[in-house]
This record gives sequence, C-alpha cells and structure tokens, in this order.
Amino acid sequence: MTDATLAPFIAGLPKAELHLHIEGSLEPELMFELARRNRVDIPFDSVEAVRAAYSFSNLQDFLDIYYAGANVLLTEQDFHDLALAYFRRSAADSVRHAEIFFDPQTHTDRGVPFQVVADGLLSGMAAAEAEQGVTSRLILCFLRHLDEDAAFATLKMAEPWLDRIIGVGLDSSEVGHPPSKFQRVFDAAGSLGLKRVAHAGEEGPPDYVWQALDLLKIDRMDHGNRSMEDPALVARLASEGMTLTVCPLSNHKLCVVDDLADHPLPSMLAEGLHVTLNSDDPAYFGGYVNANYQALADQAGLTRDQIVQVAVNSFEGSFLPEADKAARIAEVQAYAA
Ligand SMILES: Nc1ncnc2[nH]cnc12
Ligand SMILES: [Zn+2]
Repeated sequence: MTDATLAPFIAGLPKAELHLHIEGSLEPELMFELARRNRVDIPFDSVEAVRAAYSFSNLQDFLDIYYAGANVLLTEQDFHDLALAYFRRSAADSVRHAEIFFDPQTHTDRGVPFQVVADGLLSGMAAAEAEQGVTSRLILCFLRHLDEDAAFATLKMAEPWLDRIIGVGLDSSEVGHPPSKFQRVFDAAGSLGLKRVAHAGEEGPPDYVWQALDLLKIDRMDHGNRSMEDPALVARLASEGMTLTVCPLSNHKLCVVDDLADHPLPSMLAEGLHVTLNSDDPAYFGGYVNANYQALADQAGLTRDQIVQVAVNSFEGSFLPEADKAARIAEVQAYAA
C-alpha cells in the first residue's frame, strides 16, 4: 500500500524537469484557443474529443497526432503562450528548473520561421522566470525521421540563437533511424560548444544506446529503458554516471511498458544508474512531472528515499553551473530533512 504522506511530500519537493517536449505540453484547451485565434482547422469538435483520441499503441501512433496538434502554433505569441502555460503548470509541481526540448523542423517545414519559434519560446521562458521563479534552458531537437542535411540546415538556421540554446537533442521515430545517422551533425554541435542529448532505447535496441554514447558523445540520455537488456551497457552507464531522463507515464501510454508495476526505474536505481523522472509530453500522456513520481510510488513501490534521490539526480544531471546545482540540491535535502 502506498504511504499516504508521499503525495504531499512529492507535491512540495523541489525538482528539475529534464525531458519535456514543449510541443507536447499543448493542452487541448489551448489547442482550441489557438485554432480559433489563427483560423486553423482541427479535426475535432471538442476538447473531450481531442482527449478521447489520445490512445496510442506505439510511438509512431502518438507522433502522428502530436505533429498534427502543432499545426495551430503559428505566431511568436503562440509559442510564448505555450511556454508560459507549461511553466505555470510545472511551477505548481514545485519544478524549479526545466530544460525543455523544441522541434524546430516541425514548424519551419510548414513555413513558420525559426525566429518566430525561438523568440516566442525564449520570451515565454523569461516571463515564467519573472513570474514563477522557474529557471530554464532550451534544447534544439533534430527530427530523426528526416535526413542529415535537414539537421545541418536546422543547426545553421539556429546560429544567431546559439548563445540562448544549451544543447541539441534527437527525437521522433526511433526504430530505423539509428544515432549513427546524425554523428556528423552532433560532432558539429559539440564543436560549437553545445551539450548533446539523445532519445535512445525507448523503442530502439541497446545498440542504439551504445551508438548514442560512442558516436554522438551524449552528455545525457533520454529514456534509455532498453539499456536494461544489456548488462555491459548498464555497467557502462553506471560507471560514467550518465543521467537518464525516464518518463513512466509516457512509457505506459506508448506501450513501452505494459504495466507500471513492472517499470524498470526501481531496477535502474538498484543498478546505480542516475535516473530522473519526467513527463515527456504531459498534455498527451495524462500527467505532469509529479504524476510521474506518484505513479511509480503507487504502482512500483518507489520509497521516500528513492524519491529524494531522483530529485537530487534531476539537479545533478541538469546543465546548470556547478554552484547552482549544489544550491538546489541543498534545497532538496533541506526539504527532505
Ligand atoms: N517520447 C518521444 N519519443 C520520441 N520523440 C518524441 N517527440 C515527442 N515525444 C517523443
Ligand atoms: Zn521525449
């Protein structure tokens, strides 16, 4: 039985969120508002109909709906509103810092300039810091179902903003699009001083996780679930102290795990992996970051000490300067004492 005191404890626990696609925080209510504001047709009659459509059997099922939803985002104000809405919601979950992904190609490929996307998000992030005190960083993700040239073109487009972008990531359809396809663009990003992260081992095999480490030279791993199939890989991740951004509600909704009671996070912790908990695409998967902590407390028996460890890991694995990390970890420890 779950300890009933864990819910309020999780609610107030200071934490960072390190795996959040800003386009995946587009709630149906805002989708409708933006569709009306921008006169964009959406194939739904009501907010309830949108939510009812959110039933997925795999990653691709979800991605098809997620890219369609992003069609309502057209102006700088839209991206500002999207970001601010996410930070207000996550501040209510005691998120103190977030490193958020955006998918520029989803927008530039439909004619929305990179500048509109980046400036809109950055202004929403600045407004959220002023209003909620939540700090944030932006991570530019390349869509892996597109080719290497398109990724290079996106990196080029981003050049004027690189002082406000902390790193690059790799997302979208994993199987059939191995990390090796993006080795050169990740090398270029590294030479520009950008951090590197990649989705790996969500649906793809352990070999993709090895490639993300050895070819993309990642600083942090997104998901990484299937690493658990390969003991040598687990040992490597543990010895390097690699942070994994794990997303249980996403894993359940996308059928990466059948039952949250069998989620690998407790075993990952037991193996000494530096795991964090995150919401991925909260508007589509039914919960923000605290719902992910709570789901594993309720269904996988995550203990109070494990919850504190995960929150510490979230700051430790962030791209904040070391002094800021230490200050925020001290906040977690003071809260838990
Ligand atoms: N969970 C996920 N995996 C891959 N690409 C994504 N884009 C948004 N969410 C994603
Ligand atoms: Zn993701």
